[in-house]
Amino acid sequence: MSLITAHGLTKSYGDRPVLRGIDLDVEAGTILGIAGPNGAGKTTLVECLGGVRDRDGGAVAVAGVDPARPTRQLRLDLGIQLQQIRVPPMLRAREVLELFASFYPDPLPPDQLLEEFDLADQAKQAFGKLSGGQQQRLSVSLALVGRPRIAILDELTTGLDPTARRRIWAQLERRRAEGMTMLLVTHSMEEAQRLCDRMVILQDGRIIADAAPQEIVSRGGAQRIRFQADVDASMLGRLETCEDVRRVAREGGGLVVEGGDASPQAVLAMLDRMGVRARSVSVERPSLEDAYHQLTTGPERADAGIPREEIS
Ligand SMILES: Nc1ncnc2c1ncn2[C@@H]1O[C@H](COP(=O)(O)OP(=O)(O)OP(=O)(O)O)[C@@H](O)[C@H]1O
Repeated sequence: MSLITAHGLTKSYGDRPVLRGIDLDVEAGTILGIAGPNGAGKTTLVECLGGVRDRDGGAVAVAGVDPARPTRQLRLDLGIQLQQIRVPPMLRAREVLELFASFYPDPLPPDQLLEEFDLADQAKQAFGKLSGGQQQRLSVSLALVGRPRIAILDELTTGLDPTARRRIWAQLERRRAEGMTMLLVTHSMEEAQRLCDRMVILQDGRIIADAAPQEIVSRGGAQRIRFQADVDASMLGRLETCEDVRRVAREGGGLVVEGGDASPQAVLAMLDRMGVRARSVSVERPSLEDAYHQLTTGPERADAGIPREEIS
């Protein structure tokens, strides 16, 4: 069942288009990662989906309701953590949680959240005196205090130390197991790989990839096969024709072949057919970060020709 849908969602600031027709369909229980370069429109997108920013055009439904005209039920269903949190600086951490908890009929106990987000020692600390990372953790817990069905989390682990990040990931994994749907704006490919069932990559206000992280790696990132071998120019040409091979080059006294999932086997089979003995063969698997980089900066950018269907 789709819990969040957007069709042709557009938004401009003045005469600057920032969302240029976003189509999105998010099934209940999904953790959807939203990545993309700075200024791509990620925050604007989740703000429009969360109903905290008006869109210009298109249709949006969250749990069947247009977030631009939210019902009380939608307010209860949605938990939102945005990059900037505005809280009176003198309120103590527990008081902030108690205040937010008072908005909901069945909130989580503030002390449970303080514990889960490693803030128990800061319960009596004024919000303004919490460190950046502590404020960040508190803002994530505020998004979850009402037991929302849907959480929108914008760069939830930016600025957190590695242990705090893992702690937050574990909390989100627990909530995913309970069926929570999440939109996660993130610059961390490690985070996306670990948490997200699906990712969209936004660039210049358009979705340029929409697939499971592993699928994005397979389609966007190149595997690199490195080896030493005595090959002439015509053999190089034959390697270039192998299945899934994108590039063959001489590098550092050896050869490097870049390509998709099928390329290592195809290249090794071709070397065998040509009677070439390859030495020191290694295959480097691409990471999600490689694939992201390739998709957003490489020649395969959508606006340079890759149709979206090919990568989604
Ligand atoms: N309130 C606003 N008024 C005018 N322009 C804005 C406003 N908010 C964002 N923008 C502009 O819209 C574009 C998209 O911003 P947005 O914050 O949605 O991007 P983002 O992908 O979340 O970026 P980042 O990764 O840096 O957080 C940027 O060029 C930004 O300067």
